[in-house]
Amino acid sequence: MTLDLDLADALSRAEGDARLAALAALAQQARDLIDAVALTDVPGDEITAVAGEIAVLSERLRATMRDRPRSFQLTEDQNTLIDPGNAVGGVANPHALPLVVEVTPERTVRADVQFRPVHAGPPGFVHGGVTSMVLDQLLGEAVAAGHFPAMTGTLTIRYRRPVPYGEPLVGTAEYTHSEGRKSWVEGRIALPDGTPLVEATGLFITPSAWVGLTIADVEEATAPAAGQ
Ligand SMILES: CCCCC/C=C\C/C=C\C/C=C\C/C=C\CCCC(=O)SCCNC(=O)CCNC(=O)[C@H](O)C(C)(C)COP(=O)(O)OP(=O)(O)OC[C@H]1O[C@@H](n2cnc3c(N)ncnc32)[C@H](O)[C@@H]1OP(=O)(O)O
Repeated sequence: MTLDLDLADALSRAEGDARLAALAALAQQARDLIDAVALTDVPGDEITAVAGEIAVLSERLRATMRDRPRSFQLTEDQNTLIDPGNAVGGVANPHALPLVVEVTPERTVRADVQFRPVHAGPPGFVHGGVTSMVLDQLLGEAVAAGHFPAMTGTLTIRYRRPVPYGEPLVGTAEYTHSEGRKSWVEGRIALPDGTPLVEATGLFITPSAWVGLTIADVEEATAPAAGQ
């Protein structure tokens, strides 16, 4: 099985666990900052002073930059494929919630989800684009867990009830079936008692170059050669 060149490149530049932990801590500080910016009510001169300090910190981080965002990489023990730069789930991406997605023994996926005021849409509730973004990710992971990795072709969302922020919710998704390179998946964001708030169905398409590619193939292709 040949690997997509971008993926092979990203894996070859994988970061060690300690550096990844530092990046995750930085990303969490950035999320805390975003939340504070969204809700702050400090006086105007304090806002201006803080903006100046943030500009200095951004400049320090820009001292050495990548030419593209982080992508898939294997953990140092080579056992787990993670996506630290993912916009929805990536621990090293401050844009991500983040989302810790577990694969169940039945090859479905599950994640605890808690939205924040920064995700606001209609007054007091979460933006529908944000919940659909989370469902796109969960459905994508469910396809990968139950079948082959695939890209979203069509995503259909049914908003059943407004979604609160600041409350523990549960996201789940499961692969249902495939026809050739097309795979169907379903998912939902629900209250802890199972009451669905947002439901999604997706038709995901495995690009020809990815057919048959699984996480095991990625691990095999990136494992050190014997004797190394
Ligand atoms: C680099 C390797 C990576 C491998 C990684 C390994 C492991 C990864 C592990 C885990 C991954 C975990 C999670 C994934 C993470 C997140 C999920 C994020 C999901 C996204 O956020 S992803 C971004 C949004 N997504 C796009 O950016 C897609 C842009 N688009 C395209 O890249 C192409 O458009 C594509 C590939 C979709 C199809 O291209 P194509 O050339 O393969 O398709 P083709 O024309 O051959 O059609 C074949 C049959 O599909 C039907 N068909 C085609 N398109 C359709 C559509 N849109 N809706 C319904 N049906 C459609 C045709 O009607 C025909 O049907 P029929 O056979 O019946 O005639």
